[in-house]
Amino acid sequence: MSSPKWRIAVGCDDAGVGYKNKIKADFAADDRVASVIDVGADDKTAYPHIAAAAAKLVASGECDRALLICGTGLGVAISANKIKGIRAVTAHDSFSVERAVLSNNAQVLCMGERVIGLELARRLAKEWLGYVFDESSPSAAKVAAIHQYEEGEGGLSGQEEVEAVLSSLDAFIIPDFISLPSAISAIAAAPAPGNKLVVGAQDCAAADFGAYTGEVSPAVLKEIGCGIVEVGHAERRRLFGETDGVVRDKVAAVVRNGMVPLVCVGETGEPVAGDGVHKAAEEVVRQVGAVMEGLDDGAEVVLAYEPVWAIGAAEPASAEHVSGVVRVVRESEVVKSREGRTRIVYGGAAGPGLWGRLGGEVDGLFLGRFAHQPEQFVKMLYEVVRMEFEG
Ligand SMILES: O=C[C@H](O)COP(=O)(O)O
Repeated sequence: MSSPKWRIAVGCDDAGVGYKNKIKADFAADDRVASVIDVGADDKTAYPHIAAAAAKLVASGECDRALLICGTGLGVAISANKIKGIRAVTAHDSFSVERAVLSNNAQVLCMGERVIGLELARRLAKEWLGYVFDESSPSAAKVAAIHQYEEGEGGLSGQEEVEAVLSSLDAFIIPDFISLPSAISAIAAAPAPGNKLVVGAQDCAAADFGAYTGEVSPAVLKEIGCGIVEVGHAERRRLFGETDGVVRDKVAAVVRNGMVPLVCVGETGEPVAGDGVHKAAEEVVRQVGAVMEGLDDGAEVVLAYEPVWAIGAAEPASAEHVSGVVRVVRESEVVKSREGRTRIVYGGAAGPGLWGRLGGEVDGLFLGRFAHQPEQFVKMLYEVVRMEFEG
């Protein structure tokens, strides 16, 4: 890897002018330095303004790093750290300078002219240029955690606002049947907004009562507190031979029992180059039409669009594909003519980062593997929340 050429901002208050000028000259003569911007032109300016000006150059990307000098190196560090995205440290020894970069990815080094000798300060500044943070090191996750705290987990201005937006989201979990009662109790006992999480089932019988050994009645699911029931997942269709007709009857059973059906639909073939969106949309609209026959026009439904080839895959379908198919489904007569609320969510390797790429065409995500990892699940909730705030 070739060594970076640093663009460096330097600054000081009136207590640090001598060291700053010496080190600035050292930088100018060092071929690891591409440019030096001196923000401390007026040595009467109080240190917070100097530090903030240099830190802003780093935060904006105009500079890669900043070196700040005041009497102790403390005030400038405190001030620079007030700028979002900045990690500024005060360091007066070799080891701390090294770790500031390699462990903490600090972009701003601060020193005190009243604390160390000039030659040591110059040597440390020189060493500092030689360290490059390794994004693949174990330290990267810890630096990312610092960033997350700074962002308030989602770039939002306060916990109350986060909770307000989370409260406005509809989120559901659909565990296996055995776990349902304990999941329902745990969520009911959780503090708000966690207690708003809807719990649902992964399947149900088409009949409420009767001799259907092994089946789970939708009436029982309702009784224990389920709010949503998934029907027609690709695996139910493929492994258990469920046809559109079976799915239609189960949808009707879910609605009859006062719950929301989460109806899985998606093209079954391999991804098609060229005309993929058109072909997929045609198949999905047909599936939707078939199951809608069992659905009261005013009933709420959530359609989970999952291209079968994307389920369990390494990557989700492209944003273009998802948006294209969802748009056609939304505009189809069978959906457009409904009175009941119809939302379309996307599933199939849906994970962090996808929400932002989908460009607002879908109403939500239907998570598989990523929902098994609590921290990933929370991360995705915050992605949605952040977009609510930032539009
Ligand atoms: O039920 C979940 C979906 O089929 C998607 O699973 P996945 O996100 O692991 O691909």
